[in-house]
This record gives sequence, structure tokens and C-alpha cells, in this order.
Amino acid sequence: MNHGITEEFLDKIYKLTKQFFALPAEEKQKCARETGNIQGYGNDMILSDNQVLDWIDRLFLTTYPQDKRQLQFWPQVPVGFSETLHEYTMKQRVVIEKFFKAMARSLELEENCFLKMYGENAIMNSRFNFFPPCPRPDKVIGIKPHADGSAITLLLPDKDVEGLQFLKDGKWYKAPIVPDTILINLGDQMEIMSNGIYKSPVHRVVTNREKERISVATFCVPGPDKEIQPANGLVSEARPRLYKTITKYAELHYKYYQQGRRTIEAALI
Ligand SMILES: O=C(O)CCC(=O)C(=O)O
Ligand SMILES: [Fe+2]
Repeated sequence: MNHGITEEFLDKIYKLTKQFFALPAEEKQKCARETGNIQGYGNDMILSDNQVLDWIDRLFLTTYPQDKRQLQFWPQVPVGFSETLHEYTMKQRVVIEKFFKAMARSLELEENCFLKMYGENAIMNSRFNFFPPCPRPDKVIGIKPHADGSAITLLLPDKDVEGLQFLKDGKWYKAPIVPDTILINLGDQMEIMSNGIYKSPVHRVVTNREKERISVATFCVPGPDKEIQPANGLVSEARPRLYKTITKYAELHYKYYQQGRRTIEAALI
């Protein structure tokens, strides 16, 4: 809320996402991911033999910095998809900057403290998720329990179909549908920068027998050259430093995710 992006614009993203996934398979395959590349269209990635796959189709695109875009994976149809994604990326950048400043102020830190660590050329990856109806929702999960490996994630959950759940004190709680909202989820790298004051919550997506569901998650990730560590102002004798200095956290995160493990454990001192 108060993100300055109109409901009309968000509706356009929802509509284009639905239109993309409704295309015939051969049309979507034009954006298909190639082996060893995370960008493009495909199912859950297979990284090991005994992995339980998520019930999901996805289109994963790096949207920022612009020279990291691999435009061969950006859909030509539905018409307007790529232009709208570019526009959304630029609007999100404004939200991200404001959000990091507000987070720093909330901890009585200099307002650019997180932004400086996060970097000017931080990466944005947008993941368009499609969860088809699933005949065995009791057995199959849409996205298995995980915490995001980003600093923050800007999420557009489906406007009509629930599915996202958060873990708190050992229990799963449904995230309510709140129209016209971008849900900002804190990722592990924000937990590290805040020395554990802000937590990166574990969440999952459950499947559903009758209805398909979509969501659009934009992961905001510090560039690979950036060192991420607890902000100086948040470390004291009373509150010792909890995490190591980390770089390239995102790479570690993919491995841990597929093993159903929490990456943040690797960062603990
Ligand atoms: O589909 C959703 O609502 C959440 C997606 C999610 O957690 C993710 O893509 O990391
Ligand atoms: Fe997530």
C-alpha cells in the first residue's frame, strides 16, 4: 500500500501474466530456459536425483541492471508484456529505495545505511509463477517451505486464489488477500543487514484442486561484488554480531533451497 503504483497498472501485470501462461505450450517454449541458465520459462529446476518437485510453472527474468537482461527469454506475446515489465521494474525501483530508507530510519540508522550496502547496481529478478490445479493438494506443494534469499522481495500474490502461507511458532498461517497491495517480504540478506532484528520468514505455497493461481515475485538481490553484513550501528556488546560477512548469497541459496535447508544457517557466526 502507498506504493504509488496504480491498481490499474498492477491489473495489467496480472492480466499479462495470466495471458502468458494461457498460451499454447509451443508458444511458451519460445522462452524456454536452457540447461544451466536460470532465466527463461520452465518447471521447477532439477538439481539432484532425489528432489521432490514443486507444482509450478515459472518464467524467470532478470530485469535490472538492464545489461543483465536476456531479452531472448522475454515474451513477444502477449503484446506489451516486455514493455510493461520494463515499466514495472522502473516503478519498483522507486519503491525499493523508499523502503530501504524507511527500514533504516525505523532502526534509528542513517537512512542510506542499507542502500549503501545493497548497492546502486543491485539485481532484480522477476519470477512469474503459475500453479495449475493439482489433483492431490494433500500430497503436492506449489512452493516448498523456504525463506527468500533476497534482501527484499516485492510480491504480487494472486488476487482471487489463496495459497501463500507463513510459518510462525511452528504453525502455518494463511496470508490474506489484500487488493491493490504489493506484499514486501524480507529476505535473508535483510535479516543479516539488520543483525537479526528483522527476520526473513519461512513461507510456502499450497496447491488447490480446482483453481489455478498466479503470482509475480521480484527478488531484489545485492550485486555479486557486494559484501553484506550486520550494520555497524546494530552491533553492540548487548547485541553481538550474529552473522558473517557474506557475498554471492544468491548462489548458495539455490542449492540450499532444493535441499529444503535454510541458507541463513550458513551465515551464522
Ligand atoms: O506465490 C506466492 O504467493 C509466493 C511466491 C514465493 O514465495 C516465491 O516466489 O518465493
Ligand atoms: Fe518466497
